[in-house]
Amino acid sequence: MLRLIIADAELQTVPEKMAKDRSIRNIAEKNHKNPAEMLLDSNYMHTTIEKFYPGESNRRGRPDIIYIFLEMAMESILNKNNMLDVYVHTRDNFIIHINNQTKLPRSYNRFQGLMEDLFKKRSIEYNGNELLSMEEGKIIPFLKNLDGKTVVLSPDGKESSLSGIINDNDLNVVIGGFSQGDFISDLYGNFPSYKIFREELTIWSVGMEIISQYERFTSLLG
Ligand SMILES: C[S@@+](CC[C@H](N)C(=O)[O-])C[C@H]1O[C@@H](n2cnc3c(N)ncnc32)[C@H](O)[C@@H]1O
Repeated sequence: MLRLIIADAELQTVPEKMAKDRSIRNIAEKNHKNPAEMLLDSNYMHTTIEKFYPGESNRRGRPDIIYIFLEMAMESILNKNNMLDVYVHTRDNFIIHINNQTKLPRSYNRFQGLMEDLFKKRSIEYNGNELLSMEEGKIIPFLKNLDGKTVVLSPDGKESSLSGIINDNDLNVVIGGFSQGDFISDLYGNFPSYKIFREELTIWSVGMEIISQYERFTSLLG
């Protein structure tokens, strides 16, 4: 089993202190939503994020990158063979598990709605199956509790070939769920970290390379 764990993901609802801001209330009214139940999204809340979190508007509020990563992972051949398990740990220490049978919405708007529902209910079921679940939890104890080898991917890690990292059937690979900055949690102090390419990559292209290498390591694909 390959477990892909997105850590410190910039996935959260609008923080209380921002929810009363006029611009956030306008977006909420237009979309018939409760301001504090909307996902924080820097694509259209950038100025307000900068006002409440100076210097963080390019990092906070990136559900879009999680969406692209999840679309790629859930549709992979590895997942269709029940050999992939995906978790998303958020900056506020929630851990989301995506059941491998989950068919995510194709549209970003519907994905947003699904995540908002998850943050509210902590569980999404369909036909008696739990598709998405969300629990409070910090990433380090969560990772230490998993079976298998755990590695962290980072553009500042030790240079390694993919085959040097993907060499175990029972493997946990951690990818940062942000587009700027570094891990907030102390991952480097607890697990080895590796760089897979000389340049910084997007989380979905890193995820795609890992999945693809694991499919070959396990001879699922030739
Ligand atoms: C866009 S990067 C975040 C950028 C950030 N400056 C950093 O240093 O991690 C998001 C995540 O993708 C993974 N990543 C990106 N480029 C990588 C590379 N060349 N080697 C290994 N992991 C990489 C890491 O897990 C990283 O946390």
